[in-house]
Amino acid sequence: MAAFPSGFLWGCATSAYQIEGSPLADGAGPSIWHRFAHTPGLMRDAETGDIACDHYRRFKDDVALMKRLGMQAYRFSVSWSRILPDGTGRVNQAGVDFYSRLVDELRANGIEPFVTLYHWDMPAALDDKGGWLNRDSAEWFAEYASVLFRALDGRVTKWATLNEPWVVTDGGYLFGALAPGHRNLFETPIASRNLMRAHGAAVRAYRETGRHEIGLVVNIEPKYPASESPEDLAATRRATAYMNEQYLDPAMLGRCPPELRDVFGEAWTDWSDDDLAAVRQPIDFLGINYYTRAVTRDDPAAWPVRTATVRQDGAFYTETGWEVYPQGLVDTLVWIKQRYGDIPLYITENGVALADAPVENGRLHDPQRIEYLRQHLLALHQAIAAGVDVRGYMVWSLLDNLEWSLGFSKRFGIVHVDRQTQERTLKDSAEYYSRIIASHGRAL
Ligand SMILES: OC[C@@H]1[C@@H](O)[C@H](O)[C@@H](O)c2[nH]c(CCc3ccccc3)c[n+]21
Repeated sequence: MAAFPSGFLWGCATSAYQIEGSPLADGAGPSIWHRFAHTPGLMRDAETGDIACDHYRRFKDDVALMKRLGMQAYRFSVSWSRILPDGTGRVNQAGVDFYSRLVDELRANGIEPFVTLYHWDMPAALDDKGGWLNRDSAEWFAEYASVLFRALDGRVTKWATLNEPWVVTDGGYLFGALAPGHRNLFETPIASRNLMRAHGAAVRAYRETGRHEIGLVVNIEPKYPASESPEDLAATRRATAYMNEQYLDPAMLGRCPPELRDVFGEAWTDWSDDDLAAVRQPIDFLGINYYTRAVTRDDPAAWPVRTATVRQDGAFYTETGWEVYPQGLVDTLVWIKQRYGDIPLYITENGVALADAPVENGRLHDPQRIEYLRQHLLALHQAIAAGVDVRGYMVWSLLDNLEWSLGFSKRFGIVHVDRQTQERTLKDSAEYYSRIIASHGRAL
């Protein structure tokens, strides 16, 4: 296997609410996920992030674990309500200090911090003011981002504004499976627009003082028509516009996909030229989260996109019900370059939830996760060989963690976490990934 480009960044990814625990420690305010998780009936097994992986207290041990694995970068998110308990205004210095210590610990161990400003956990105090439905959310977010830029920029050199605006709106405002749990077609495009306005406002704020790189992280799920029928081709266009183009087109091209008017119907309002200009801020990279593809057919009853994903005979499906399809990563990266140009890319998430074997004698054998990683890294190498400018790869995830409303039932970690003892145990996939990093991809 030829090596990956020199300077290629090998790392792992997590997010604050999924691993930290201690949600209200040291002056932190509640987030919408703290509120959602403590609302009866919304979380599988009534799980919450109150403890999660106890990373808030164990972060030095977890950094030592990353060092042992040879991680070169660590993508994590900052909990907004630790920094600004009320969402705006008063800064909670103890919250800033936690992330400052984490950044210093990473850098002392030769691991580059890669900070996501927003991984879904808006301060509850701002949700009380309308959250992403309030146009002021762009200014709230820029204020929060600026506090972090002042505190950490220079020690942090790679910033991402948002993690997956599609999931925030589809999960949080349309279908209600995620915080803040709304089910409202009319709210969904409003939240989408304000999320992207917030992205633009934070990028503009960064350009005033920032000296390094800032980008956007999106989930991309390539859509393949189930047949060549006009209905399935149109459905595939709608699905592509709704999930894959809805956020990248404004951010990168300064326009919205026309199919969204069809998807949202009377709930759609065109973006103003001012909003389009405010969102289209030059960025230094795109983060791509890739997990699976969707073979797509027309389904008139499947409100509001009117599409369905067709199960593929003979394919392998993960514990989250996603088809394993590494070719989709190649196709996605080539598509990104073709549609948006040669912007540097990072794979900011890729991984798999499996019905893992139990820990035995300090080991956990997960050959299927090794095979998933191997196949997707081969696909990644193929895309790079095809000329796509991919600069790094972050496996999702370092630790088994809180899979949002699915609780701890889905284990994505390359490191097992014992829910009772918090003991970390390397899975075979962690050893495998460590060898990949050490060999610069040659051991694939
Ligand atoms: O589900 C695994 C991870 C989450 O734990 C992360 O917090 C989140 O960033 C994240 N995003 C995705 C991709 C979302 C997605 C996949 C397939 C289809 C639709 C959406 C998978 N994951």
